[in-house]
Amino acid sequence: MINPTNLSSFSASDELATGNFVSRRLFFLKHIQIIELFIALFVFIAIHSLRQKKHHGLPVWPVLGMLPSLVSGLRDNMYDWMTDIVINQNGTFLFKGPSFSSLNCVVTSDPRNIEHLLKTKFPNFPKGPFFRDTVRDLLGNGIFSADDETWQRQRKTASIEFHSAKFRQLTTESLLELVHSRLLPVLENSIKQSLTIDLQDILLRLTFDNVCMIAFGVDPGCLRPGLPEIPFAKAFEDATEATVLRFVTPTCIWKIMRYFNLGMEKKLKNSIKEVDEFADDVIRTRKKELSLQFDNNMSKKRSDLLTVFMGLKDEDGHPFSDRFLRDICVNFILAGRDTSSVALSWFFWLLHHNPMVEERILEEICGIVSEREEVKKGEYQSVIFRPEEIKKMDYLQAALSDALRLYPSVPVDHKEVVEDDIFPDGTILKKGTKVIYAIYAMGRMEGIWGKDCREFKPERWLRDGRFISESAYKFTAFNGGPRLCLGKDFAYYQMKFVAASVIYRYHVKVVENHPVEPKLALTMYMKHGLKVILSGRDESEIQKYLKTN
Ligand code: HEM
Repeated sequence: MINPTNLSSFSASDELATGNFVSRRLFFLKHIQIIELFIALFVFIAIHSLRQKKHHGLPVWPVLGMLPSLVSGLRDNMYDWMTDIVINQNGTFLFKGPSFSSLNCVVTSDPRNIEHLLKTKFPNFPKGPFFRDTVRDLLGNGIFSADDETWQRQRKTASIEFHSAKFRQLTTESLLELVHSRLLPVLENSIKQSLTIDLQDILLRLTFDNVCMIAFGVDPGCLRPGLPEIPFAKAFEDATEATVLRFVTPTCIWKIMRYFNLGMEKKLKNSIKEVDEFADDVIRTRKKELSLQFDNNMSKKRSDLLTVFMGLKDEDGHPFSDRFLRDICVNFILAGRDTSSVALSWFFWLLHHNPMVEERILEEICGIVSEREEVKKGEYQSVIFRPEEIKKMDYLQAALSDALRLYPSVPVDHKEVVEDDIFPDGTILKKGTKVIYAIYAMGRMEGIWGKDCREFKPERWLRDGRFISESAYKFTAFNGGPRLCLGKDFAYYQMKFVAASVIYRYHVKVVENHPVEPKLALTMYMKHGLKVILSGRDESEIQKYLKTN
């Protein structure tokens, strides 16, 4: 028998359960609708964003802009990623960063636009306040970051100095000393001990020592036997790395970090302090030395940049401040410390894959030295190349230029628009726009270099066996216009001298399966260095080419 109380209680709970079930269903349905709505919205946004790819080169997402594509591009070779986009967009595209960032910019690899910004409308495209603000702590008012009169004054003085006979003598003598008393012994030692070496690291040490001799007139000794860690060199490297990080960090964040002395900003502050202490010490010592020279009327004068700028006055007739002298030297070290060494690293890597080019370089070198008396007598090893011999090495210069075309030491560079402008290709530029010129991409564009643009082919630089240079707006590795690299001639001399001295004596073989890819930095380093094994060149190889001449 059914108890009515039970019945009523049964139906009450049943009702409650049914009610719960219905409200749960409603609740669920509501959520399903919301989820469906979100999915539909997402699909709509995704389709809309992806459709923008056709027009803008990359999908444009709400709020994030093109950031997701940039992040995925950063995972692989960022420069190849950028190359594909500019090629698809006929040379120029507008990168839309997230709405909360300062990443919006125009990216171009069109030589007409490059000429417009580097030469025709040069005053309208300075480095700009964003760049200066980001690098100020390390570079101060030095040539690399300055614009207008501050830049012009340094450029003029340094340019006169770079073209003076005394300076040329300093650069050639210091390089000769470094190559013959440091580089070649280090390489020879690696053969004796059957060592694998990181050629990029060794070349970086060489050019750091060299540029410090040119800028400060002091030798830090990075390439001394045992390859010691030099605190100043380490501090300089840390300071540049931390400064580069600022470019990919929102400005307000790194400024807060700097204020509270946190993370990378703490590292930057400490390393700049060490760089400054080194610079202060050199400046103080040099001042003493110069005053002693003046007292003793000594005739032997130094010709490094620091000494030259110490002898000059500013526009008010006062000697330059110690801070300004420090800025000048630090900027030159930055400009010349790693550009030639990374170029040489890519060059040796390309040679490893193109033995025919190496043969032709060797043939050229042997042809040039075969006129020497000691070579005629069979003394090959003692050859020290003379400046006039280096000058004659056209094929080597062509090979280095083609390496720089494919792997420019400065893969991308940047400017800021002062007044509204229009590029020759029709791109509209608003005041304050950042412009990135993609130098790496330019070397890989069929429209600029022809169908074989991705091949390493020194012959493209030769006419009747002589090296012919290209327009700076087509081959932009050394920049162009009024801000053309000041060290270009010296860099070629340096690279040719080092390459010839090594190739004449050694085979350079890259270690099997050594991964080679560019690192994301201001300069195009090899991310994992360049691990190589050297072996001495057989005399018969030299003989072969000497006999034919
Ligand atoms: C393969 C070697 C080199 C390459 C590819 C190279 C490339 C460049 C590039 C692209 C710039 C323009 C940078 C910019 O304005 O953002 C530049 C500027 C400069 N380079 Fe070089 N460089 C090399 C070697 C050197 C060396 C060895 C020195 C000095 C010892 C040097 C001194 C300078 C200076 C002083 C500037 C600034 C010029 C100015 O703003 O007026 N460079 N270089």
